[in-house]
Amino acid sequence: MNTTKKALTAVTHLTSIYPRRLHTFHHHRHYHHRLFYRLFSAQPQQRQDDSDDSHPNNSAISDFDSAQFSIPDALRTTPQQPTWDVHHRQRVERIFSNGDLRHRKVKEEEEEEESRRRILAKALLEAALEGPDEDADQDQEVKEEDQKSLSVGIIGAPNAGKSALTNFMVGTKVAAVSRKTNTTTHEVLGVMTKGDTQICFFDTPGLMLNRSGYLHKDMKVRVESAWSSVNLYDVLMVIFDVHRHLTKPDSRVIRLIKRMGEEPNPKQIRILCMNKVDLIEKKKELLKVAEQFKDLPGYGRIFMISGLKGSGVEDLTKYLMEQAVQRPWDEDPITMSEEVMKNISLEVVRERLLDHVHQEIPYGIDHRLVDWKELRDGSLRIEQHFITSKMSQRKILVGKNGSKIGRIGIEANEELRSIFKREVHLILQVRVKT
Ligand SMILES: Nc1nc2c(ncn2[C@@H]2O[C@H](COP(=O)(O)OP(=O)(O)OP(=O)(O)O)[C@@H](O)[C@H]2O)c(=O)[nH]1
Repeated sequence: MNTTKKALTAVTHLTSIYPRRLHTFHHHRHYHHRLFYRLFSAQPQQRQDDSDDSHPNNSAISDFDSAQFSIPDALRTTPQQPTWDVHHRQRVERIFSNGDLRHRKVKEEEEEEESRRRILAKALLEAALEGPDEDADQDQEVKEEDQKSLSVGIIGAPNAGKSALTNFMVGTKVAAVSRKTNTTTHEVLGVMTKGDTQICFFDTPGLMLNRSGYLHKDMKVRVESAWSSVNLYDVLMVIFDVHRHLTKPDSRVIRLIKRMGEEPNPKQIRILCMNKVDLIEKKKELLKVAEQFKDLPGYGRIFMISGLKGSGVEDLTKYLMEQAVQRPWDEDPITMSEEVMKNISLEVVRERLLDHVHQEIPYGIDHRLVDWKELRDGSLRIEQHFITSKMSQRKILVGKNGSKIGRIGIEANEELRSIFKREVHLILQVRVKT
């Protein structure tokens, strides 16, 4: 059993001793699977989860049904500049252009897709030129015996910048928004595959020590198990907000740093990351902090980084890549394509929603994928619901005569069509929670 799988097993154990968590996962049977793909902001959910078909708002009438619209010519000929994260686009692009092309549409559509693809490719190219991209050889399949893997557990106080950093490394803005606050079990923050190496980043929330350096009593059992699973990662990255440390040091964070670095762990590489260095004006201050922790033998390296702005992250990534071990990847980019597609569909619709509803509302609503069907002709039927708590919110989302949701739907439908390279029938509904 490889390390990541061991970590996942530990997670199962954690969920069994802490059943409350299961309520937040609508499908515990698929927990591992789901857990593994928490790369995206919203998750596919099943209709039976909490849809209440007896409610008047849950009638079969949809607020947007792409079947009722023809895609405007303007959109067809001059597709919008893609806004969805470029790395995921590239990945999807790879999956769909190299992978299973069973569902390719008829010839004339292919031509249209080709021109769209060129536009998309151009946008991707432009984005790629903005920064170094070592993914160039990613299209080639890497044989299992050549694959290298690394599991990295990230540990730090809330707000230390775990997701911003992963986000930067994995190259997706989506990882950051996908996080729910106060999560208690380990979950995948992101997966980075470059060349022959795949790195999985795990969050390890709830692993703080109390002021005196001991485990919190009330959560002892849960926290102890969480601690023991920490040892299963190849690398443990301890991250802290160095700006906060210099302005308002937190004794628990200091305890954590010291405890993790007390002695070397022969089975695990540990590194210390001083994060948010961009907030420090006098760089000398950073050296003082590094000095404070330099005698901790448990840390293989100390990095000074800004997970948000990116400084030092290249070095850190390079270091991690070098630690990867000969082991097959845990994530197969091809087999996960449907799961990824589902998440993409949510992400694209959500992005359009945020474009069109410039208020706090989008953050308060529940967004779900309730149906996903691949039809015989190769097209996709995707139904998504927005569940709001107030009728007034529903009104805003739907807009006058359905204009807002219609706009969101048309644009999202077009974008999904372009990404998936097939016909998409998108249905959106705005429901009010009972
Ligand atoms: N200036 C600066 N801000 C950062 C940096 N990294 C993270 N932040 C900010 O710090 C806040 C917390 O960052 P997150 O990445 O969400 O922190 P986290 O550790 O994942 O937080 P939890 O989800 O609570 O565990 C956000 O407002 C980030 O924008 C950084 O390198 N520099």
